[in-house]
Amino acid sequence: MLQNINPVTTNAWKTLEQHYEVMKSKHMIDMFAVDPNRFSKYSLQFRNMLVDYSKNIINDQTLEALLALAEESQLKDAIERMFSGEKINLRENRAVLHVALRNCSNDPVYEDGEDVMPAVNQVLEQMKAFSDKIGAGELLGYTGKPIENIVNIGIGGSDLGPYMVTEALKPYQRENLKLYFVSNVDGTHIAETLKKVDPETTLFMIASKTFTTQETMTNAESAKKWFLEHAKNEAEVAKHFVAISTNLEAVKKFGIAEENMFVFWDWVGGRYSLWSSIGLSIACAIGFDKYKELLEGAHAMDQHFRTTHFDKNIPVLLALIGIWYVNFFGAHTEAILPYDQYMHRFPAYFQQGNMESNGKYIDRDGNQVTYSTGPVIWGEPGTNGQHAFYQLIHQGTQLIPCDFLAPAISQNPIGDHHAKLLSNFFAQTEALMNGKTLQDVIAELKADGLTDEEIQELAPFKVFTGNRPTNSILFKKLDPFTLGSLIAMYEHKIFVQGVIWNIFSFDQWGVELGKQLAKKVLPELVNDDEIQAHDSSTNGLINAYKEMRK
Ligand SMILES: O=P(O)(O)OC[C@H]1O[C@H](O)[C@H](O)[C@@H](O)[C@@H]1O
Repeated sequence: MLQNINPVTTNAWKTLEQHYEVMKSKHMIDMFAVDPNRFSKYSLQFRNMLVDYSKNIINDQTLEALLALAEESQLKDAIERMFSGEKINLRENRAVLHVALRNCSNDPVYEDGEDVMPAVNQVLEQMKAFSDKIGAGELLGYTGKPIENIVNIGIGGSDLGPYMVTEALKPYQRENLKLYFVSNVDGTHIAETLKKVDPETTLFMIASKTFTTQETMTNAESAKKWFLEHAKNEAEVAKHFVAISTNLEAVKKFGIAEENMFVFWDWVGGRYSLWSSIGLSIACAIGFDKYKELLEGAHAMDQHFRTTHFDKNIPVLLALIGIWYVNFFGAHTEAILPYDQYMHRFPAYFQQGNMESNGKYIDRDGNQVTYSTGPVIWGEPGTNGQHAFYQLIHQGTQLIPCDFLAPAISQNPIGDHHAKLLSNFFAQTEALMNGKTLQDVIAELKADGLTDEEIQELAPFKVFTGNRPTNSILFKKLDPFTLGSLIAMYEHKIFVQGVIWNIFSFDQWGVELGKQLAKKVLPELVNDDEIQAHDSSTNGLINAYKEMRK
């Protein structure tokens, strides 16, 4: 069992509280000035990836105390428990083994005494055969034409992962295939998608761990109805629908045959499921070999995470630095800012990954925590974000630690686009750290020919305090291997933080509530009767809706 250690009772926490009193008035500029080795000391290389964490309000003592916190929290032990298949998702009585899905070394991984690897490999074989067939144009629809469109119907982890990855790896996508993702129960999503595809050449992947999720099942039924309006023969469903799920019974009930089902297991959390057969759309899109490279990249990060001493362990350090800001500087949010248009869904993916995992106020003992846990995660690709919300990061009243990510080599080397993109990346992280002093502002305004009076008036608005922390993650190219490593890096960061915050990162009771409530309200909307069962606001809204829809 994971040790339940309340972080605030540790010695390291107390040290960090005292240390914060010293560090809160320190500026990074001064720390760089006194330590010329700061970059080499506080950056790490992993394969083709450089992680620079030197632009943080940290010094050797900070890291020492944070590393002590990891030790006191028994992090090493927790990591081993996850990798060895212990049921660390205690409240659902499940192991947490997404690492086994990308265990390219193929060493045995035991869950309830049974090696899961043969089953994992069998499904990978099934995925390979299927994606090879699609790639070769040999998977045929009901009129004998090859499948050219895939519509993945899923939501949450059964959508965000494959959608994010297929967008990020678009340059590797097979040309004979188009991909669509439908998630929202808003009929617009499926309707707009169906306008673009031809029933004769379209394959629907119904991706749902439980195969009971309202949105997915509603969209799946609508897709089937649309398909049958064209094919007019139930028997043809087999050629155009596959299911990805852990729930065989529900899949059969929907009308998908067992041979068209790709299984996975309850020890794969929804938000960690892109590594399972939920990744089928990825394998079909980029081909199985490239999909394997994605798994290999994640596996390489898994090994780094499991075996590297914490002071050189990238996910551990990123997690500890995050905790430093959340729990001692009082940061409420963290931004993920990829300078790569292909990664446009990466922040949204980790919004789920992080917030569904660590958005918890009950600790592992069942008590309310007295400290902050998971921050709000958000972000957009650079440079778009610069023209939208960076103002607040630079001059707002909140401290927002940011991760900047960028490839050194663009997939689309057009003119000087990439140099311009990266110059913004470097300039922003530098500016966030350095800020702009009153002296510099005055000198600049003087040079622009402003009068002393004008300068006095304008100067305060142009001053930036700086000292705003960033991590810079630079990698050679956004290839499948690198993307796999990046995703695993953030997954493990979440794991480390959950362990230290003493919360359960792998359940999501908060989401379950929404699912139950929606089911309760739906029957109240079937007729025009006035509703009185709720509070006056909810009654008022439901009744107003019933009036408006007339
Ligand atoms: O894959 P499904 O069973 O359809 O679940 C889809 C999603 O449902 C909920 O929102 C869960 O909180 C998510 O973690 C999950 O990914």
